[in-house]
Amino acid sequence: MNSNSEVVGLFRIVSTKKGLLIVASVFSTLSSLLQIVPFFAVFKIIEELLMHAQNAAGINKELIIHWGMWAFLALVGALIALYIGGMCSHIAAFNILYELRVRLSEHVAKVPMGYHNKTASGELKKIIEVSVEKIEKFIAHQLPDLVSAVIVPLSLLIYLFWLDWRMALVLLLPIGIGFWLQARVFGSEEGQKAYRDFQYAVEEMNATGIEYVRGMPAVKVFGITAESFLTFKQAVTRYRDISLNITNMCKTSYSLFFIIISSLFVFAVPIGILLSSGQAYNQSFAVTFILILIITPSLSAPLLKLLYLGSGLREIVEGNKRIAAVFAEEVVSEPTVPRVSSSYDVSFDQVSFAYESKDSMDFKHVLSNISFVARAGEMTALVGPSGGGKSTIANLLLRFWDVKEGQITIGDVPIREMGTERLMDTVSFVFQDVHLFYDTIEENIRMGNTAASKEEVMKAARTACCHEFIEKLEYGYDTKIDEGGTYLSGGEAQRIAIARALLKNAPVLVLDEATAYADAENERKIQQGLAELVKDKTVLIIAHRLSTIRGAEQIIVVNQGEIAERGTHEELRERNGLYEQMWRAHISAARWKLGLDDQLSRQPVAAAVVKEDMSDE
Ligand SMILES: Nc1ncnc2c1ncn2[C@@H]1O[C@H](COP(=O)(O)OP(=O)(O)OP(=O)(O)O)[C@@H](O)[C@H]1O
Repeated sequence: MNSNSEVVGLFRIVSTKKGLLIVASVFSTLSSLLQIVPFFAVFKIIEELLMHAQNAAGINKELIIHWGMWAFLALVGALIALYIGGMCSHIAAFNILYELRVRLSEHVAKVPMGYHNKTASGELKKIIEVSVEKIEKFIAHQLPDLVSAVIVPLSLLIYLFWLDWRMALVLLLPIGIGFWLQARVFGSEEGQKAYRDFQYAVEEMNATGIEYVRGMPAVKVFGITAESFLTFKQAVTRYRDISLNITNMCKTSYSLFFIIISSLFVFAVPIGILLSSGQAYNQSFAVTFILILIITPSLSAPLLKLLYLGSGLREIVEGNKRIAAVFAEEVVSEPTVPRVSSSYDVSFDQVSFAYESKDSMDFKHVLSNISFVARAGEMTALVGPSGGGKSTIANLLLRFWDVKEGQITIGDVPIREMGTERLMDTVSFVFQDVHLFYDTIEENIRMGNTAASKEEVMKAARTACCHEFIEKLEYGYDTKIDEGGTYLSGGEAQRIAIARALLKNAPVLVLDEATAYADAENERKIQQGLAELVKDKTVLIIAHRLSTIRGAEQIIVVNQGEIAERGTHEELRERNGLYEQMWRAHISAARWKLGLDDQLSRQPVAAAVVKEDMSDE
């Protein structure tokens, strides 16, 4: 995408509030023009004083009061016009900002997870917050200013040509030189690249800054060797170097531009003297000369503003490029007529899958020929070594990524043909990394079913074994959860997420390490609750703790992206394969954790749990 199409894209966004923006620009220009009127009034007063320099008694006092009144009225008018223009541009800007943010957020929620894989969350946050905010600044402040900064000097120049074309030509020359100096830097390939680098450096600093704050525990433990600290430090250094490089590149042209444009009257003085010398005293030229000297500062001000507006425009063109890139990301395809499934067996048929790498140049093969059926009313467990592909299987069921080989169906309907909304209604998911929203505990649970009553919320909480601890909190169900649930333990947050999923009561339930943080007693209770609830549901459960899934109707062992074994707990143990190895490792880890050999008699409760685990060892 070239910078022209970005400017076009920007103006397309802006054009949705065309009417308001035209009114804003007209009033902003009117305000700037009215601000020149007092200079003209002063000139008229000086002219009157000069005409009667030898005879003060002849001065027309009424004329002086008349122009004084005009100056005053023009200033009041300028203020009113500025107010109206500002109001219109702000109303337009905040409406555009709102629409843009909503459209961006909706779009981001529809793109496949692969996009989020490639894009750091800090980068996306910067686009949604900073780049969009810059558009507000541009529309509310810079666009009306830009229009007036072009129209006012143009009008003044036309007026100057009308007053005295020779003087006007002389003033045009330094203006031309000043802009040529600027264009030489910012129009050059090198200048544009420097500016692009600067934008990327800001973005990188933002993204790594967020990672740095998130990775604070690692930074504290590993100090300056922590990865997030080093990358953030490098990003800050890069930002400094690029900023210094840009400052270096612009310093001469910027200083010259500033000096030339702010001292336009310096160019007017010698030519004025030259034109008046050698002639008999020409009062009319002298008066014009004074008027030109009075007007030139009004010419300089908007021209200087143009420089500042130019850099603002460059910034938002870059920001707009990023917004356009987000909109250009393809969303998950939706069927024209979503199909409805009447049964809820989940089946994977010859599914293979590879993650795209960050630069989209490479693929990481994760799953090969995965086929299984998870039947409704049964619990199907996915187990296997870490990194084997269990979570990927679960994520594919939610269409976080679309599979390119093989097919996933619910009932007899391929998930692609269900439509995202229906799919999300059909599947409940408890993720490995629980995310709670900045809201009350009650509302966090209710997200599973917004129509649920408080009693239903509490029932789900009881089943997920979180009712008790919620009741103990000072504000109970009204407790606000801080960002990311930081005031809850991992286990507590996870149980709230389970309650949310239970409340949703969808026919397919996926639990990815959902009870990983729960202690033995709570896990047992959650299991009991789930057993009751999942009777008629298709349950897909991923667990490291094998005791959790021992009762599953089907256990699928996933290893290195393939199904290594499948069967019930008993069948798999009999096979004496990978599952049996994992089971033995699980038991000995439990022994080791509890010091079973020498502490059995002193740990009656814990020992009972492990004993049960090992009952068929
Ligand atoms: N978003 C991703 N982008 C790229 N690669 C990924 C992504 N998620 C997982 N992987 C890779 O895919 C492979 C399978 O990961 P997955 O999380 O599915 O395994 P798992 O069996 O669930 O592991 P664990 O039990 O440790 O959670 C791993 O090698 C992992 O590095």
